[in-house]
Amino acid sequence: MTSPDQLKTQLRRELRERRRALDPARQQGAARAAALALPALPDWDRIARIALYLPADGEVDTRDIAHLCRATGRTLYLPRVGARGELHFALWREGVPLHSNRYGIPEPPPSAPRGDTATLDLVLLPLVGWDRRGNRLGMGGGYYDRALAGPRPGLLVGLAHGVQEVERLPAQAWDVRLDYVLTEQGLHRCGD
Ligand SMILES: Nc1nc2c(c(=O)[nH]1)N(C=O)[C@@H](CNc1ccc(C(=O)N[C@@H](CCC(=O)O)C(=O)O)cc1)CN2
Ligand SMILES: Nc1ncnc2c1ncn2[C@@H]1O[C@H](COP(=O)(O)OP(=O)(O)OP(=O)(O)O)[C@@H](O)[C@H]1O
Repeated sequence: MTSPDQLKTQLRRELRERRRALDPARQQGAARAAALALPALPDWDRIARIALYLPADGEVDTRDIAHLCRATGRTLYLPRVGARGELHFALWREGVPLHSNRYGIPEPPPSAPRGDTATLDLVLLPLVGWDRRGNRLGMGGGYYDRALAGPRPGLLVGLAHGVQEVERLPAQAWDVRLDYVLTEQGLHRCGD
């Protein structure tokens, strides 16, 4: 028997390899397509507070999205790993120097105020894997699952490459479901 944890570990390895193997042209295409498709979200015009991430390990690059959001007056947040190993969203002020976290990923400095997760209009999550029902596979730390276990932000949208789709991911009790997945093929609305 393979447990959901074992299955996830195996899938994670495979899908992270696939993600890292994408050439720069595919990566750039995915980033551009994501930025173009984002405004197709319902209520985009009312979305003001957005958490995104800075890419690592072949994740979809969010620079175009960050640029678009800033140019249209949105307030941006980035995930920050706290002292107790919890993830929260910290204000990302333009031009403020970022610090490297324990994984080498840049995050806002300790002085940057925390955003209340429930008041975020949109959280863009980096995905290792995804399925059409909105189940997601992350890096395995459970960071996003724990951060989003309480009152939910307005919309949860995963960013991924098409090659990271799997038929069906094992869902566990704590897994947080996505509303949409955004890939180079456009916006996928999740549902059963
Ligand atoms: N871009 C980005 N930022 C993010 C996340 C993410 O998935 N992507 N996170 C979402 O959770 C948090 C960090 N979580 C992470 C969890 C594991 C690893 C990782 O690379 N682990 C390595 C080995 C561990 C180590 O270096 O100590 C590995 O599994 O190979 C990275 C980030 C916060 N920021
Ligand atoms: N809401 C929660 N409360 C307590 N522990 C949790 C919660 N969510 C996840 N965890 C723990 O985190 C571990 C990793 O979870 P999982 O394999 O679903 O990670 P992931 O979704 O890939 O990671 P991430 O959420 O960082 O992207 C689980 O083994 C679980 O014990």
